[in-house]
Amino acid sequence: MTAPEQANTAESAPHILRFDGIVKRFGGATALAGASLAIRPGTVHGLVGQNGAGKSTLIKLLAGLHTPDEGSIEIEGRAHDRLTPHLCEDLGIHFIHQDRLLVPTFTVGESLFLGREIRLGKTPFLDRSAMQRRASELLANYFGVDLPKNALIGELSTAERQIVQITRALLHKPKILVFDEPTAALVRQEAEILFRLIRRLRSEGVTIIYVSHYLNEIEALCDDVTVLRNGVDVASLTENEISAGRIASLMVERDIADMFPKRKVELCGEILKVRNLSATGRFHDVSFSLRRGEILGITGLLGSGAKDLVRTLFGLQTTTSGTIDIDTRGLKPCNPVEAVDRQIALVPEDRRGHGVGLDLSVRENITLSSLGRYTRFGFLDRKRESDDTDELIRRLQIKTSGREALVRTLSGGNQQKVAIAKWLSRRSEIYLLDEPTVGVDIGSKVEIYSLIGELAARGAGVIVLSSDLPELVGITDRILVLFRGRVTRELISSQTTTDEVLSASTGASEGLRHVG
Ligand SMILES: Nc1ncnc2c1ncn2[C@@H]1O[C@H](COP(=O)(O)OP(=O)(O)OP(=O)(O)O)[C@@H](O)[C@H]1O
Repeated sequence: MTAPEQANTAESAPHILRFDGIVKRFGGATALAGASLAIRPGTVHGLVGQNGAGKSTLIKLLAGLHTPDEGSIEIEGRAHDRLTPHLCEDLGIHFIHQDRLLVPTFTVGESLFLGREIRLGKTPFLDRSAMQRRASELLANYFGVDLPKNALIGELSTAERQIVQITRALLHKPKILVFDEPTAALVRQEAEILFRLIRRLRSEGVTIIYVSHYLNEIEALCDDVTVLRNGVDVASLTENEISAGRIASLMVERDIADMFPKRKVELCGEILKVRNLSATGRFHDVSFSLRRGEILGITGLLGSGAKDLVRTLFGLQTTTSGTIDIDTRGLKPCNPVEAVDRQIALVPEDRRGHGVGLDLSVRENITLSSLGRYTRFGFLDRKRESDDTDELIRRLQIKTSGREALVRTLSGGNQQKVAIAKWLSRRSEIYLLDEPTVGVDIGSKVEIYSLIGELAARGAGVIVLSSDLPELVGITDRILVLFRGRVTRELISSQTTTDEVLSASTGASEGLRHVG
């Protein structure tokens, strides 16, 4: 195709949404530096980039939560320079976002209709039964479920809350649906249900914008992909140009040769021994041990008890029977303070809620809980504290204007990295890492894996709870699979596959095993 022809095709391509030369600054920081992208109607358009590349800022501009400093946003051929959240909904643009959580004390019914109630004719009265009917139809039709309308949002699982968000959007016949990291907290099976739904919505003509760090999802789902780097679009790929490897190297400007660094570690004595541990209604008769130098994976679907088990090891939940020995002493932590005293560190999954102080600097967050290490004879060794902080900023590629920047000003993924750095800088004996790389870009994932390897090499025992199965198989030595509260499989990571782990965690291999 000659150049003029190419230009013509691009000109005439109908775009439902077009960002052109968008610039957005926050104080001295430039989040977007002239980003452009054009989205074709009825497609799934992937938006990818490293942490801090500008994805959320672009989405927030579309949602009317920020205004661009320069550039234009065109929706269905019309330029909009004053988007507001309400106008956005009127234009048929809806957002499915984990962080923009629904109010936990609202019922399912209230959450579905809040601000968009169906009224009885032209009266101010609400037509509750019409609203309920419509919601039930949508829930049955798209999800095959019936969520009790009086259930409180706070009682629902992440997947169910997402269903409520999507149903709320479907009630208003959306034209554009934006999914921002939708699978981060979903287990594999739930993610599959979401993918089927997205494909179906596309076939019904809905345009989807899909933001994710899971590049294999992007490859499997998207018709077009825009790669952002440092606030500009550096590539747009379509159809057969889209591959996870290609996107990764465009994002980070280098090839990622080996996702999972190889380790050669001598396993030493047992550091943790759990015997016949039970917690009524959560898990039952769990026994396992962890050795120094070992990385043990634990996985299971929501409700399998895997997360409860890890929380129990940190003293956050109580047990009904069984023992936990740490370094051959029978020391069951009864609360997190005791756990920390016993040199156990937990990196929680909800790091933005519990892992970082938003109004503290990057340095304070990283070193506050381990100041003991930097203090000698009552004096704080600032130089060593700063050097260690800078080293972690460099290794984890934390995008910040410097170690003194407030964590609040960092992008979501970079806040996650600070939370991880905080626990990694603390010298503990046992690490419990809950979904350590959720929301983190691919380059930094590799760095986190090698840091985890270093912790084990130093003689710590590491437990990784992860629903990212390639990660689990790639970085651990052994994997325990929980199913309905029991350890149903123990797999040697180097001799297993993600398929085997998946089938064990869904219970698919259970019947076979018992028969055999
Ligand atoms: N309110 C703000 N104040 C100061 N800086 C901000 C603000 N919001 C975003 N930034 C900066 O803009 C840049 C882009 O952030 P953005 O949240 O858009 O990244 P992202 O691509 O969504 O990253 P992630 O994958 O981590 O969510 C970051 O460097 C961030 O620090």
